[in-house]
Amino acid sequence: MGFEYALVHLKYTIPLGIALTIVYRPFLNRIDLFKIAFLIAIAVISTIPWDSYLVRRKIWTYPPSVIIGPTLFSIPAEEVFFFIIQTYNTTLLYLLLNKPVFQPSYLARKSQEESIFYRNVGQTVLGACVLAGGLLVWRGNEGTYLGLILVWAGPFALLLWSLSSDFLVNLPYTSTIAPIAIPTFYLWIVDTLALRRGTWTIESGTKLGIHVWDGLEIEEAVFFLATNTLIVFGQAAFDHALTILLTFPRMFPNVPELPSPVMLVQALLTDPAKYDEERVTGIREAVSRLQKKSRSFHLASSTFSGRLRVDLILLYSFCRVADDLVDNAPTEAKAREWIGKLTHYLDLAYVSKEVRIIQKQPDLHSHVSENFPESSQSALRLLPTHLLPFGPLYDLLEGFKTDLEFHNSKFSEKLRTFPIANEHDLEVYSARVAGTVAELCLELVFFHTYSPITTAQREHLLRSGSRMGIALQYINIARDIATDAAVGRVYLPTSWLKEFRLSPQDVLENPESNAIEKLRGRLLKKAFGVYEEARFALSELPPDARAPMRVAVESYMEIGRVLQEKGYKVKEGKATVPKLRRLKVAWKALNEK
Ligand SMILES: CC(C)=CCC/C(C)=C/CC/C(C)=C/CC/C(C)=C/[C@@H]1[C@@H](COP(=O)(O)OP(=O)(O)O)[C@]1(C)CC/C=C(\C)CC/C=C(\C)CCC=C(C)C
Repeated sequence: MGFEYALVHLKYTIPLGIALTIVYRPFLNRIDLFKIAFLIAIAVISTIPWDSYLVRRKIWTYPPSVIIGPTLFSIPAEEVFFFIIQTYNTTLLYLLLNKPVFQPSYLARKSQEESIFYRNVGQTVLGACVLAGGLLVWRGNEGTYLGLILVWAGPFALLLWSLSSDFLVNLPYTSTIAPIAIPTFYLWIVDTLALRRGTWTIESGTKLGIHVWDGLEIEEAVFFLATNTLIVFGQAAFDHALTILLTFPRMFPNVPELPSPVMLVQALLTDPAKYDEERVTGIREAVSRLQKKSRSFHLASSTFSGRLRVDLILLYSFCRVADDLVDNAPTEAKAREWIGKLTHYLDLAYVSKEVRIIQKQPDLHSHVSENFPESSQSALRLLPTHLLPFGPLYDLLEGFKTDLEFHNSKFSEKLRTFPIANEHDLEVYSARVAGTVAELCLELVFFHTYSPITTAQREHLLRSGSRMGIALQYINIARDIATDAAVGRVYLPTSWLKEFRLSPQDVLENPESNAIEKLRGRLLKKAFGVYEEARFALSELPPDARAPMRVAVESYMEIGRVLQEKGYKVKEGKATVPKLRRLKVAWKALNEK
């Protein structure tokens, strides 16, 4: 009896597992636990017969002085634990690296030929490995161990590749190659140390005697590469199935929080020709819009999961497109035309099919195709209107109308009107453009959560959420004083300006004066006041959305904290909050109770 093998775990695998758990813990949800447990179960069940055979045939051996003693089918307990901890560590690394990746965008199919090409190449390579493995085992002697690795791992890899090659090829390397390569290299080093010390021994006669480097047998190198590949392929196939289930609500209307293996297999076997390609492309466009336009919400979106994440991104995309259409219109008349078209879009989206037919109205699809630029069509088509109340959407458009009240005419400076006359106007405007957005986000949370929620709780959350939206909008206005002034807009209340003997016109001419800095400070103070009043409601949100919502709110409020720092100057086009600080804020928000 000895503790040498156990010490390998204590030194190299368990600390790594603990470190990965600490880093991933704030993101860990029930579906992740399900995935980890599912994979560990498969890894243990599939490895035991094979490993047991290897030990009994004495292809590898353990001196009795290095193991504690208990065995399972002749496999030392430490070795069984190895299957578990390796699967756990590689899986957590995979999950961590995949957290920023929005998997529905990787469902898009390559062309049929390309897709078949990749699948065939993979199948040929893996098929050849299995055949070569079989041949080596059949010949016996030196090639036996390598052959046994190939005939055991090859068929599993072949099956997973055949089911998910499209997805595996589409995913970025950081999601596939990195979680295979990093643990493989690490385990090569651990293995080298263990073999040198004699913790385990590969017996001669059944190995090739080729070394990757001094102390690392080729068979061991292939073994760790193969097992990590299987773990990552297994995870990716699981995610592939889950992504299909979550991306296509029409095909899979009801997906339980923990889908059954049968449902997962059913998803994997769905013919890709049946995928709603328009939806996948639209989702891709929405993600790229979010990535380009909002650093804070892009970071926050990666902390959400499942269909809620998809729908929030689609909601963002709609809000951004609508706002941009109005904001970027060359004339006020054109902007009003966009608001008219958007209003008609909502009318059509919410009118019943029967009324639309009786009134001979066009369907939503044709209205969008005929009236909106190509680049914005998917955002309009994919807005999940069936999950959203119409009130806040119409109110949002009302808010956009306020923006049009800032006349841009160069000829009538004296006659120019500024719609934000006092604090009340500012609050109403912010409630319309941001309070509404918060309500819409919350409606999605209520729809997607698996936790029960009462009507009273909903109403309380909606009220607080709307206040929080207002706080965020104040931050937005405080940050953008100069940018807004450049396009003729002043959201600082005229009544506040008067206290400094200023008019909105003065802000347009000099948006960076000391007086404006003071008013910026005042607005930020107001924003934090509203935030303080609403933030307690965050801990009353359903558990699955609580931490991610906090990330969304805190990432945005951090802009306000940066602006409050002495001497900070807003620079156009530059992130207000540096990336590392943003990550720290998100991390803190995720860990808050
Ligand atoms: C995680 C995720 C993908 C969230 C999506 C949030 C979303 C749908 C945002 C829509 C943003 C948008 C384009 C709205 C149009 C009107 C507008 C311009 C509003 C301002 C947003 C700023 O967005 P922008 O893209 O300009 O961002 P940058 O400054 O460029 O980074 C607003 C400031 C409003 C944003 C308001 C919210 C997202 C509501 C937040 C409140 C909650 C989520 C509720 C919290 C719940 C409780 C109970 C307190």
